[in-house]
Amino acid sequence: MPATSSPFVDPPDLADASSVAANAVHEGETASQDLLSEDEARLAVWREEMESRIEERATAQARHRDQLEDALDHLQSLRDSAREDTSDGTTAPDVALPVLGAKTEAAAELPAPFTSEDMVDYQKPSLDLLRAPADDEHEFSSAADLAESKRLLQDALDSFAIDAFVHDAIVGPRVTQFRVRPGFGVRVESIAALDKNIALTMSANAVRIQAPIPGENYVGIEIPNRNSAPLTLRGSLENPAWINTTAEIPLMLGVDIAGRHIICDLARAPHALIAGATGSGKSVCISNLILSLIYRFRPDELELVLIDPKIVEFAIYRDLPHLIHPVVTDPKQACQALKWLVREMEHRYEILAEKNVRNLAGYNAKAAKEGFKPLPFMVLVIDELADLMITAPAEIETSIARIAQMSRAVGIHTVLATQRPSVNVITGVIKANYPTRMAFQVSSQVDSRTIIDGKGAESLQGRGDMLYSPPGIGRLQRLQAPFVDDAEIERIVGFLKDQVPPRYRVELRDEDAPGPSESIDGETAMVGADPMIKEALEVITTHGRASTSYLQRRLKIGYNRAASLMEEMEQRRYIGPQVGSNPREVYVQPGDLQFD
Ligand SMILES: Nc1ncnc2c1ncn2[C@@H]1O[C@H](COP(=O)(O)OP(=O)(O)OP(=O)(O)O)[C@@H](O)[C@H]1O
Repeated sequence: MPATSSPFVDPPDLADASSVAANAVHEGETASQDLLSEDEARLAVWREEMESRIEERATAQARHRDQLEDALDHLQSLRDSAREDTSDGTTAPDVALPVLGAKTEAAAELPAPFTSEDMVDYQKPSLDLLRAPADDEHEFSSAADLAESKRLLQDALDSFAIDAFVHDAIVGPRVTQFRVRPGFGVRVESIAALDKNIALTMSANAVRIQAPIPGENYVGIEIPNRNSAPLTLRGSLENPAWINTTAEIPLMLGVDIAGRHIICDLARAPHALIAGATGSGKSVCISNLILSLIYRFRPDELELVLIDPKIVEFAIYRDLPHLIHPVVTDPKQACQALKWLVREMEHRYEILAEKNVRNLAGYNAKAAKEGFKPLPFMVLVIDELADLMITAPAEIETSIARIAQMSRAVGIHTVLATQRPSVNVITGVIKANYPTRMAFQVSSQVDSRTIIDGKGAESLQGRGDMLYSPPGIGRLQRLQAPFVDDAEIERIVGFLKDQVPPRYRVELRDEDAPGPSESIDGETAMVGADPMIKEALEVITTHGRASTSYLQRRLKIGYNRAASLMEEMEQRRYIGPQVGSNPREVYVQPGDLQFD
């Protein structure tokens, strides 16, 4: 009888099947166990990384606490010695506390800061000392020019088969913004990509495209005006926006595309970074800022420290009564001046604490009520940070970062300018502490990104055309800075100098001078470093990623070595600090470092 296939499975086959099933279950379990152990291993690595980060943070905190305690001890000893002097019947300073940083014997020789009594006859400069604006200062473009530009722009869009309509135009001091409405289904990126072609059609040297204009359903195409005359500072200072401003420390920045005067409140800002290529208008902008301050504040209300390694930029201000030290031109002295400022800041914290107030405004309000001497606020301006960073990068960076992190409450503000916006000058630490940025024309998109974290500054027109990034808003404003010439500045400084000469009360200390110069480029930067740092840098610059586990994998090294390489690269400012769970920023790019 032929064997017929039975629908039932024989008992031995059943056994096989169950063993196959059991094997499958077993394999499944093994696979999931493998996955589990992989996960556990990964978790262990993360945990280890986390613990080391916590440890790093604790060490940093301990270091900062030590520094603070040292400063407080130092203060206490100064106060004790001042008290001893007084009880001996020797010199008792007029001011409540000696200026920190001045040696006790030398303090007697240093002049006391201005008081309101010294200022009884002081007159603030008159606006007549500035050049008067022309009647047509705010007529930026003729109707005929505007119609012609609009037609050319529409033709350009049509010739690239972009369905978009030039809706209207806002004429600003240097550029006109054409608002373009894209047709249905047109991608804004296709319009943004046309910047060079539009520049060619419009015979413009550069065109900036905002696609879209934030908060609007238009694309903004900014085209330079054919003719433009400089704006006067006097025109801006006579504007109601300036006269009625409620800003505590107002600075006149310029006029935006819509013709509004834009004022930055340094009390809120509280530190500003200015960058742009040579000749783009940084120094003129700084002059506008300094003049804004001296038009508002008397020397007993505002103290200035000016650092100018280029030597010629601030020479014109040398007799200004608001200066508390002659203009600093030597980079080594600049380092000493910055350290003095750090001590002054700590000193101010002390005197604020004595009066139980939290900031300068509170202190001065109490001073007015209780009749003690108010404190002036202080502004430090550095024109050409790059020259200082070449001399003593670590010391300059540390002082600047320290001041920027802590000085707002005590009324100390800083303005830094550079024509070299590279990562070695505007380091991650400096950038993180300077949220207010002003970008003038730069030569490349990379430079633009270093300053304002995006492109745009490479398309500016120069001569005071700038992008302003106010703190916390994250939206750039295109402004034209007013122009002020040397003759105007000389007239103002001369007028003030004839009333009161400056009182230099800053004493620089020899021990604050920087050590032997260090370089942050190339081979010298690697002295004493882990020999693998070059490979590590190559890996992070090529891939734009920096994490301990990534280095471990790419370089096939252990966790500890990878973690210490990361630490080293952070200290040398090649990568940013770890902030939460975000990836670290990589500040160097391929080609930034030259190795033999
Ligand atoms: N706001 C402005 N309006 C009109 N022209 C300006 C303005 N700002 C600057 N300029 C013109 O540009 C020239 C250079 O400006 P400025 O000296 O401020 O440049 P800079 O960026 O400081 O250059 P550097 O870094 O070389 O010192 C000025 O002499 C002036 O002719």
